[in-house]
Amino acid sequence: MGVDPHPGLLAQWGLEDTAASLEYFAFTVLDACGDVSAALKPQVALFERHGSAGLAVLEKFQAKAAQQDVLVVADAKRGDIGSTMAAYADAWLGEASPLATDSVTLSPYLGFESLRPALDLASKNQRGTFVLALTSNPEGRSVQHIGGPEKSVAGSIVQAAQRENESSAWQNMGPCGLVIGATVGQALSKLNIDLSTFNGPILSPGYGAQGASAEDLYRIFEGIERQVLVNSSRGVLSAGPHRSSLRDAAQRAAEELDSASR
Ligand SMILES: O=C(O)c1cc(=O)[nH]c(=O)n1[C@@H]1O[C@H](COP(=O)(O)O)[C@@H](O)[C@H]1O
Repeated sequence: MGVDPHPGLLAQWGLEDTAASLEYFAFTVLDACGDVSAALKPQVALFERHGSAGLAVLEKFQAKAAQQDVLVVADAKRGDIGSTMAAYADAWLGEASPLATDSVTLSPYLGFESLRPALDLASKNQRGTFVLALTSNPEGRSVQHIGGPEKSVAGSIVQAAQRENESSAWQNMGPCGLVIGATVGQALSKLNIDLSTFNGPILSPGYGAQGASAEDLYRIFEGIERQVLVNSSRGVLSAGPHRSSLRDAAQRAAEELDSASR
């Protein structure tokens, strides 16, 4: 479940657009839905827009989630040249940083290998990464589909993530996950991307507010459903601010996903 404190959602919850409201929002989601969600995914930009006060809320939120054994995916979409990437890796995946958490989203569009410091640190510190492959936004195609079925950009990211996990010493799934949106339709087959041997987790946003359905998810990820972490943010968060309504909305989404599988 996403923790996306958009200004519009804060207003809908009867809150002002302040850092104090972020704290109320994020902690309400954690209390109401932490134990009925596989993981919570705070959207970092929505905390950053409140500057240091917003980031302080994010740190507190992540610390409390860790105390409650709730897994966190920090949606920071980081990606930079290697030397700078090492600093982003320390921030989100290091041992000393107050922002470090279970996993972080990364953008490979400065080259997959530019992510090396984060990939290595995640593996060393038993944390995870989710690398953008096929994103849920329609504009993503203009970059990610380049190369077509023979040699697509997205396909090369999937292959690189696969190699990364094959070379990892982790048992079962490796530390390098992928982001593949629930709205991508037939893109995997059109681009000849085969996920059947992919040995990492897949984060799939786009379900709910962006229009993808539970059935769409089962069509896209047939055979590898158990690796997919579906995200819904606005679709559930708009049920707030009451804890019971939020929890009901999260559980309804989980049931919808579950029943579509049968
Ligand atoms: O990495 C992400 O989380 C992400 C990747 C992507 O391809 N599409 C996408 O929507 N997201 C994020 O997933 C969330 C989707 O939010 P809703 O559309 O409100 O469910 C937002 O926080 C997005 O930033």
